[in-house]
Amino acid sequence: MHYVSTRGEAPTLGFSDAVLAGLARDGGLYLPATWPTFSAAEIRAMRGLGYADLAIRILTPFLGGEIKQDVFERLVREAYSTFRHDAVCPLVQTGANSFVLELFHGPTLAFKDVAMQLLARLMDHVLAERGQHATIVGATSGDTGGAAIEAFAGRERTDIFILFPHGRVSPVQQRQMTTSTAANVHALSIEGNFDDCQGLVKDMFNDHGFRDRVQLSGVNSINWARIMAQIVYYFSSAISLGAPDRPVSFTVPTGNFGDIFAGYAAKRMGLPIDQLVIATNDNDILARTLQSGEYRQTGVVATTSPSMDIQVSSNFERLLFEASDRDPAVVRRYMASLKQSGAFTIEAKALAGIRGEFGAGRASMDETAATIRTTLEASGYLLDPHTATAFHVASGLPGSDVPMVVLATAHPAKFPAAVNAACGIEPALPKWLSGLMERKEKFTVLPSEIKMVEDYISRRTRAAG
Ligand SMILES: Cc1ncc(COP(=O)(O)O)c(C=O)c1O
Ligand SMILES: N[C@@H](CCOP(=O)(O)O)C(=O)O
Repeated sequence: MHYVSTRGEAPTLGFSDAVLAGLARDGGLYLPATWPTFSAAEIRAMRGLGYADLAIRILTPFLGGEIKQDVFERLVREAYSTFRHDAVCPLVQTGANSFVLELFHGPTLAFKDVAMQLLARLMDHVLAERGQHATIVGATSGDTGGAAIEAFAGRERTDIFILFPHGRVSPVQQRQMTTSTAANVHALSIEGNFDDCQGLVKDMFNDHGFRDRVQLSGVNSINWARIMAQIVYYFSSAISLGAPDRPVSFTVPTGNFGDIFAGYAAKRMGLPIDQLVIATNDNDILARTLQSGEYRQTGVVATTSPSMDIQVSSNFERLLFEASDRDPAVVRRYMASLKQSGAFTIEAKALAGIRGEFGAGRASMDETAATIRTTLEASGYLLDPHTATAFHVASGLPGSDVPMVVLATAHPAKFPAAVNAACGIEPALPKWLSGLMERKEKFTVLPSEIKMVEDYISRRTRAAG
């Protein structure tokens, strides 16, 4: 198995190098050169497997034999033993034909743990085998940062620097990033929004001198292994609802387009997915793009679902590559136009292809709050604001016999103020996190300036050559 860049001007890599690379050297994102596929009979044979066994079955083809099978199996089992639910990602029925896929039973209460727990172990293994050290950078609107810090804290071979937007994450999210006592963890509060943080991370990758000097790696969903690990829960939930003999639909709260792209990948691999529905908050660039065919950046607005306050949706580039028959020249044209004028128009054939695969809708803050309240009243289920955006969008779709699964991407206790304002209940953190808000914080505030951030990192990483 080899990995190719969406922009076609970076070296083709094997699995381990793609995992360490993060962003490709041409600014593109890595994708498998071909999609591994499973036949209906092979998917049927997955019924009854536990989550870790299913993950091993689905992910092994992506490794291209680069990681010994017994080692990979151990890493997967270790990763999912950190989850506090036996099913790892349980499915909960909330209506006649509607389900919520709970992805928040990991250490930091968000879906990011599903991939990050595995990614940290994979990176550690590859670095140890090579005798290397890496500097990890990540941009976060709140959840990726906490999950990454939890997964990488104390690891000998990595230093991790997480950039989060100053004053724009929830207090729980902030504490999850700023209270680690591990020496290899650095939380940077950037004077800007998430898109600024993500822009800084991409600029660092595109500064090849810096990149090579500090041996830069990334843990955002630009890293293929993040998407790869998220494919598994589409299979686990669809299989438990009757796949491959029955199609299943998914509505996904979306920001950086990583989670829903994993659903698209699952479909390419043979999973019978009927609808894949993008749900956004007021930062609705993706819903607008599907409607108009024009991807146009506007300013980010702060909402009650802050982790989705994103207008530069990284993984959409992976979809553009797919929808353009994997022609990197087309992707390069789109990205050049985006850089120059903040917009590009998707070619008619590609747009038709995207519209054929995806639906899209948005939820305002009022609609999100109302959804939290009415869902609680109707079914006793407490949604977090991100999941509520998807619930709202799913409930507005025409009725169908196909089961609809809404991805529950965060635990409501990560956003107690928004949940309380919506329904009068302030969800408590689980017992094992109960001291979090009293712990001492440690973080550095920096302006959104590449040179200052690079300088800060250069002076602290142990990877500098
Ligand atoms: C709680 C939560 N829900 C949804 C999303 C959107 O996921 P993605 O960026 O993969 O589209 C994020 C982060 O982006 C998140 O943290
Ligand atoms: N919502 C995310 C934003 C970063 O997304 P990623 O999936 O690309 O890491 C967050 O919580 O940080």
